[in-house]
Amino acid sequence: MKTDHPVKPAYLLRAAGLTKRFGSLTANEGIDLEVRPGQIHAILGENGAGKSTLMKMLYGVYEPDEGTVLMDGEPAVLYPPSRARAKGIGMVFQDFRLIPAMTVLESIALAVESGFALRRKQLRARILEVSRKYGLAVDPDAYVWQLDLGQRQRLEIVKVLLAPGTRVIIFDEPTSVLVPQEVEKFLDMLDKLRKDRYGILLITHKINEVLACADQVSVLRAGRMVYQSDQVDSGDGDKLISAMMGEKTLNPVTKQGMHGEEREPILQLKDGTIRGDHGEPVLEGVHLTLRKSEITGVAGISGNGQRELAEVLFGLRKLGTGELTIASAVMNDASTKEFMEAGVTFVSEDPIKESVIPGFSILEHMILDGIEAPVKGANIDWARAQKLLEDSEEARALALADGSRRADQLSGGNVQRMVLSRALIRKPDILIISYPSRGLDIGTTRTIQQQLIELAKQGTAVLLFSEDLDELFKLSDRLVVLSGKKLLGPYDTHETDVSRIGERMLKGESA
Ligand SMILES: Nc1ncnc2c1ncn2[C@@H]1O[C@H](COP(=O)(O)OP(=O)(O)OP(=O)(O)O)[C@@H](O)[C@H]1O
Repeated sequence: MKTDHPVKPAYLLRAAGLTKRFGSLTANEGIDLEVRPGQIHAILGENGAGKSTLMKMLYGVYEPDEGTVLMDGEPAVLYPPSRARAKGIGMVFQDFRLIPAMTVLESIALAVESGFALRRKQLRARILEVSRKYGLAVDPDAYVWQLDLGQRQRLEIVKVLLAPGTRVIIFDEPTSVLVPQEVEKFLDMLDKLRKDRYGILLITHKINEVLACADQVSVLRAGRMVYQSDQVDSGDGDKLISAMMGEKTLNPVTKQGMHGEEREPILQLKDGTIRGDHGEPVLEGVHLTLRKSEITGVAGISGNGQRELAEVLFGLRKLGTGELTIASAVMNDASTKEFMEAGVTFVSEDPIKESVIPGFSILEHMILDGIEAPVKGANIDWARAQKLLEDSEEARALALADGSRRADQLSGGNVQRMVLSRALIRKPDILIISYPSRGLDIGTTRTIQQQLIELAKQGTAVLLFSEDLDELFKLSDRLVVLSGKKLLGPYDTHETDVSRIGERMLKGESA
């Protein structure tokens, strides 16, 4: 799939000595980087290493404090983004910046019509052409609110491709929101872009993706460039992991077999119907039992009722019909507050959008979420709260950033660490957790997986939603599958295997 260039192609963009500071923190220091036509340049690094900051300088979101960028042999000023775009740089962000009430066509028109007025009819034709050429299925007349994350991402990519003069495309962790089948299609699309001579910058935490598609790789650690290579070989995985992690080592995830024992049920959903945002049934006849000290994994292609099921189990969505009990108490009409009082904690699939309050520190987020706050007189004792957080095993294991840091200034992976630490510190009776390792680097992924196992050992019933079958098999005692409006299972993890679960995901009960 990769291209061999006997002669190195000329660069599209060459950055030299880029430095960016936020107050006393140096997020990028003296970074050199080249983007070449027809090449995929992967950028690796742990959470907070500075990957997004570097990309945002190249897309003109941040002005570098030092350093230069050359394009077409001349120094190029890329700040603000309108200048970067005018120079042919496009970026597909992690959090899509789309307006829900607009259609796909309107969203694209807004982005590309300024400067050269395309008629709607022409634009529609061009959308369909680009979408066909690169396998980016989008319906121009669908509303943004109707699109799942994969569709929103495709819309963003079409937008970038239709902007006049695009030649460099930056992807910030594009595959973290995609299901496995979509990842394959995404990598095929990257290959087509490469063949059409686009220069690609790809941030990812997935080493196998880098090995599968990258022509060049750069590794950042703590704001500095620690490894660069013009060649990526299939055996380079370990080398890249140690460049990312430095002195640290990658811990294995271990789980002692707990199968065979009947644990005490704590949450039961009987014959439940769960409806979608517009009243349509999403899941029917659902029977689900969560037991103390057990991890129940939920497998399924995204969009099969995962979000709706999780919301019902936390009182964010009303159960249609059926009965939901926690420790024998009927919870059908309970509020979220009552679910929390009953011992349930929920980690949603979109922590940045749903959990971060602009301007608030990590510590304030912890206290607001009900982590017990030490008081001094009538006030919260912030110094002691800070100390408690620093001493918390969970926060330390996940290397949570300093409690005084503003949550809206954290890197994506560090927001995820905050949300996960908060959930673990509570030591809930029941933990409903969606996609815990999304956006986390390899080391932190292993840590959170081990922490979930430890939490279950201490008695918590965990319901784990994940797209990663390996993760589900590694952690779960039982698995259920969401497919064709049904919840199938449970299946004892030791009595089934990846291919049988995969079949059920695709074919439902008939598998
Ligand atoms: N606007 C900002 N203000 C203050 N600090 C910031 C800002 N943006 C980023 N930082 C800090 O700069 C460092 C690098 O963050 P960056 O988002 O570039 O990391 P990253 O490598 O992309 O991480 P992740 O894999 O978690 O997305 C982090 O310590 C982050 O908290």
